[in-house]
Amino acid sequence: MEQEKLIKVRRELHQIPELGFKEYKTQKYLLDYIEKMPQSALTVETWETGIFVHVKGSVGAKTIGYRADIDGLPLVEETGYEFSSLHEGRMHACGHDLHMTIALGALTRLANDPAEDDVVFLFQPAEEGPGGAEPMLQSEQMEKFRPDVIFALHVAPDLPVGTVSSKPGLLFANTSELFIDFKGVGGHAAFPHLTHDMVVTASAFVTHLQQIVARRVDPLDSAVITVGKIESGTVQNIIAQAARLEGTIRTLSPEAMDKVKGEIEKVARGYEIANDCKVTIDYGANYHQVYNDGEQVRLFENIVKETPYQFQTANMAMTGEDFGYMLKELPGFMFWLGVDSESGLHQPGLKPKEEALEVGVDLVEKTLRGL
Ligand SMILES: CC(=O)N[C@@H](CCC[C@H](N)C(=O)O)C(=O)O
Repeated sequence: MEQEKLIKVRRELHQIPELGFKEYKTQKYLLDYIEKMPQSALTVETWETGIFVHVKGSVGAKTIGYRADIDGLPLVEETGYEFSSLHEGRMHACGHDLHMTIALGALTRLANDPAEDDVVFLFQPAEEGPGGAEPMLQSEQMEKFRPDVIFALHVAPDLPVGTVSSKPGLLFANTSELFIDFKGVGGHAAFPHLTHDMVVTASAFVTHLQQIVARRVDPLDSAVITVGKIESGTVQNIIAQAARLEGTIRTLSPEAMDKVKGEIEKVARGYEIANDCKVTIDYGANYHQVYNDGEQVRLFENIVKETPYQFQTANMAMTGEDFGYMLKELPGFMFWLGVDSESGLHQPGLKPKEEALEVGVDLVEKTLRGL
């Protein structure tokens, strides 16, 4: 019965994906749902488009925090689901619909039967960008409900349902968004020598970025530079006077991030000279690496061992998560929850198995009661 309810909630949330700090319908959905739970142990406060829910424990010796991110992505869904996104060009393609549903499921159980410790649920906006964790951490509500320990999960399409994974130490990368604007001289398609073509310049720059990864980063270290969007030009026979690249940088240390950024800036200065153009770089949102507390991961592994589910040691991944900011200030950890989907994260066909919802609720509840 609980599984049916969880599936219904997940599907309803799946239909209303919203971008960072615009999660108005999502926030309302969550608040309406929380309002129907037994209220005696709950204190609910909103922050921007997010929500804090404090659950008073029977003893209250400490406070355990659990964070669920709530935003969607700008992507056209291709799952063929009957319950596909109702918001054009928006999709829950990173599983935050499941993250929220699992949080609501665990919260329902605790509202009905509080833990010994106090618990705080953080429904956090804008994980995909521009980052809700850092400002949420600085909020007055966080000061009021501040947890002693905090954890979060992320769906893992490559793991079977019933398997979770994590590791002590570094789990996810340092990230920085990357926006590069090129401004040159456009003109007639037939007279390239009288212009400084920003399509050609920006295209060469994309390739050069990969040269930085391959030739400027220590091969025993790792970095990723991905350009996910290119914008330029107006029509096929006008040489473009402007171009814009939008991407992201991933590294395994803050130092490597500084190094990569320094190299990008050097290349940009060279391109300005060689291509008679102006290159402007903006790093947008930067996320601190996700660094798990070893002791908390060990406690979690022991909790999983008491269940029918499997724990695996995770590998590091170049994904980013602004939850890293929370782990910078508070002991805690993040873990992957197996959802077994052929399509991966940020793909338009992502179809997580809904049986994973109950696994998530069980493990979050047990961890909130067991840390
Ligand atoms: C789990 C996940 O997929 N997170 C995102 C975080 C994006 C941060 C930022 N917008 C950036 O692109 O650098 C990810 O893409 O890893």
